[in-house]
Amino acid sequence: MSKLWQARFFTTVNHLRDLPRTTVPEIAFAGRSNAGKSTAINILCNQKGLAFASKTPGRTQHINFFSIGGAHVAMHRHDPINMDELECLVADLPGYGYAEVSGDAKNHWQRLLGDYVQRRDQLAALILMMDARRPFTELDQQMIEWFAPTGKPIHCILTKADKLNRNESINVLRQAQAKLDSYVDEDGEGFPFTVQLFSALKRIGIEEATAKIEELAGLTGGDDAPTPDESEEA
Ligand SMILES: Nc1nc2c(ncn2[C@@H]2O[C@H](COP(=O)(O)OP(=O)(O)OP(=O)(O)O)[C@@H](O)[C@H]2O)c(=O)[nH]1
Ligand SMILES: [Mg+2]
Repeated sequence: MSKLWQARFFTTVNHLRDLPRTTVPEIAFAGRSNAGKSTAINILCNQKGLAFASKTPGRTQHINFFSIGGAHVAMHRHDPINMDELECLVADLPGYGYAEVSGDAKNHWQRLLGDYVQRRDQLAALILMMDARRPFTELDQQMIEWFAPTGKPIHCILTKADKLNRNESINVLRQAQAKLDSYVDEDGEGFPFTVQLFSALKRIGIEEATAKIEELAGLTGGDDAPTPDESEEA
């Protein structure tokens, strides 16, 4: 059982000033609207209705935070989170690139997302979700360019891999890694950028993504069903 399975809804944020005043590492899921961010979060956290997933693009318009740690399995889901035991936050970022979003909303998105990924110290890594059939759109590249100067890792997840055959999958993965390797800093040094294939539908890449996220979030100790001692009030 992954620690990600403990995830619980934490808070929704629509302005940077409302970001949680926590110090634990954060892992943020970014990507185009409809890329499959919310679906992937639900699968990785093994909870159907945790992140809102929808057939209507552009549904996730705020930053939704989920907490890992501080909520024992034995507790009722509405019980408060023990903040001393909070280990990590997972952020579901609003999807970008949705054509029908008005100018004002687009600007709001740009500010919220750009500022968050560039300035949030607690942000440990970005999970960049891209449809495997059309990765690295302009806005995806914008996201990479915003985040690269922080020097922190980006793990790209190529979603909906069920839409590709075996050969296409191999090629897409190879091309994506080459694209990521083409990013270099002023000294010609590469960045800690990785990539994998994923399908919620066919359950491809779930273990790989789980291991990577746990590593990036510093969630060591892995398998952690609470012992009877831990789930009782001391
Ligand atoms: N075929 C296939 N469809 C998927 C997969 N993952 C998600 N989808 C579908 O893609 C659509 C969008 O999924 P969401 O998870 O809501 O996408 P999102 O990135 O959260 O979108 P926003 O909230 O708008 O940013 C839904 O209809 C999902 O059912 C997958 O692995 N394979
Ligand atoms: Mg969503």
